[in-house]
Amino acid sequence: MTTGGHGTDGVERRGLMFVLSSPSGAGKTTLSRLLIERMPGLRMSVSATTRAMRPGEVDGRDYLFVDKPRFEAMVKGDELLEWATVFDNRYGTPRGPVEAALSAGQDVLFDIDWQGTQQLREKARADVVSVFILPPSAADLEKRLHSRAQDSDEVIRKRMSRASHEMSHWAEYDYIVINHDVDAAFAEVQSILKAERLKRERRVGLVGFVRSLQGQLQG
Ligand SMILES: Nc1nc2c(ncn2[C@@H]2O[C@H](COP(=O)(O)OP(=O)(O)O)[C@@H](O)[C@H]2O)c(=O)[nH]1
Ligand SMILES: Nc1ncnc2c1ncn2[C@@H]1O[C@H](COP(=O)(O)OP(=O)(O)O)[C@@H](O)[C@H]1O
Repeated sequence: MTTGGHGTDGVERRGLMFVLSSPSGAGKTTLSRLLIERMPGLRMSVSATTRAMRPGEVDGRDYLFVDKPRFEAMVKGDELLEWATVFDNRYGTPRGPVEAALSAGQDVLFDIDWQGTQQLREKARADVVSVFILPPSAADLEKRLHSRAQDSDEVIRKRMSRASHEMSHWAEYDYIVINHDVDAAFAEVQSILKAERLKRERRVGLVGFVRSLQGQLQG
């Protein structure tokens, strides 16, 4: 599904789809923001959602906030690459921006749940790299949900009670990062992305590059 761009070393490679998932509150939004700030060549996929906007969120930056009929129309019109129901709300990935970014040689970062990750994997296994973020403990998870101070106590209780179910999907992911400390977890996630960008299979320009090197040596 990708056509490819150039790596930092000038060798052409296919773009990759970098997925972060975790139980709510484990830190994927924090880590995603750092990745987008600090990793050139990476674009965030902005999901559509029917959930209410939280204080501080911006429409079009954090999510595309849509009503249920609009979401249904996007599903019917095949405008979503994947979609799922989470916490009684619908969430989905608009297809157009992802395909445009990959075609322009960019990598795309997804903050989506395990259901969406499964759907992406079915569509583009070779291009999907998935990371599951775990909290260091249940107490830390609860503290983080409260410290974010953006959800009611009832919503936080719901998110805590779903955490165990969400975590049961950890073994479907390529990498597992435990988010004790933001800087350390960021360094780990960044290392994964850097290494995956160098994978031989997605560096489609290597054959030509090596041939040219050999030509120079024989020259
Ligand atoms: N499948 C899917 N899941 C999504 C999408 N966007 C967000 N999610 C997931 O929906 C869940 C709830 O997200 P949100 O309401 O922002 O709360 P958060 O868990 O605190 O980030 C998280 O697990 C997100 O990863 C999407 O486009 N598709
Ligand atoms: N390693 C960490 N130590 C302490 N607090 C953290 C850590 N990582 C994230 N947080 C805080 O926890 C809260 C939930 O993080 P967030 O990134 O919104 O999680 P998610 O997107 O997975 O729901 C936020 O207030 C965030 O600042």
